[in-house]
Amino acid sequence: MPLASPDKIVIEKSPAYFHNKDVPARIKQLNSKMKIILVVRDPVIRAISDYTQTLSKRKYKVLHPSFEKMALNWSNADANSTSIVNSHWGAIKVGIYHKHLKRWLQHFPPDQIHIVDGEKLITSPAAEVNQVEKFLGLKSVVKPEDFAIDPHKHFPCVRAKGELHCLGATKGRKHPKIQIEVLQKLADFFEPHNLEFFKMINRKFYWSPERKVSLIH
Ligand SMILES: Nc1ncnc2c1ncn2[C@@H]1O[C@H](COP(=O)(O)OS(=O)(=O)O)[C@@H](OP(=O)(O)O)[C@H]1O
Repeated sequence: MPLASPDKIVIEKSPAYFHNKDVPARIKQLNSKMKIILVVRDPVIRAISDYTQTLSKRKYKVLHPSFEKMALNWSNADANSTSIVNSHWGAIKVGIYHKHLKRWLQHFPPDQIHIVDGEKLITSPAAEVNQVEKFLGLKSVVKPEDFAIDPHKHFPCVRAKGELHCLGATKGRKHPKIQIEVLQKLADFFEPHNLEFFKMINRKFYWSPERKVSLIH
């Protein structure tokens, strides 16, 4: 972590921290008062985003198995009633949020972990950022008018000094179109895990399959 003066807050982020088994203990060792911010989104969309990112880094994209093949068991990937979700695939495993959060809660008290609904961060960014300001003990300065929607990617961008700052080319990539039966299978797979997660955090996020399908297609 870089050094900072007492009136500054340093934020460090990586999606990999959440699911790496060694990280909570190491962060606690570094600073047991560390405030943790976890951004979660619908795990089905997260898996597709993860796959899209991996694919974008491959040289020979056509040789790469489809999302459907990866998400369902390899030999039986036709979304029929007997094919089951491949819960060993990293893109799926990371989305079982309660399993990872449980580990963090063994090292940090719940009030030291703030959860951001990643879906709401897209639709109502100011409201989500205002909660983060409160969690960090900062004066609330962010307003809805500080954001504008990117007309091409349909994600929020930050308005600062009259200019629009959007996230770079590697964020908001176009996702592949996924068979609706596979989306449904994944939604069914994640449902009990999401419920377990909501119970753990005593909050509920509205990640409905209908919205998911309309967002993806
Ligand atoms: N404002 C805004 N602009 C662009 N993208 C946005 C925004 N808010 C959330 N997102 C979603 O963030 C996804 C990338 O998340 P991360 O930055 O954590 O991923 S990573 O660090 O690259 O692994 C990225 O995933 P993809 O859509 O799959 O690219 C976006 O869906």
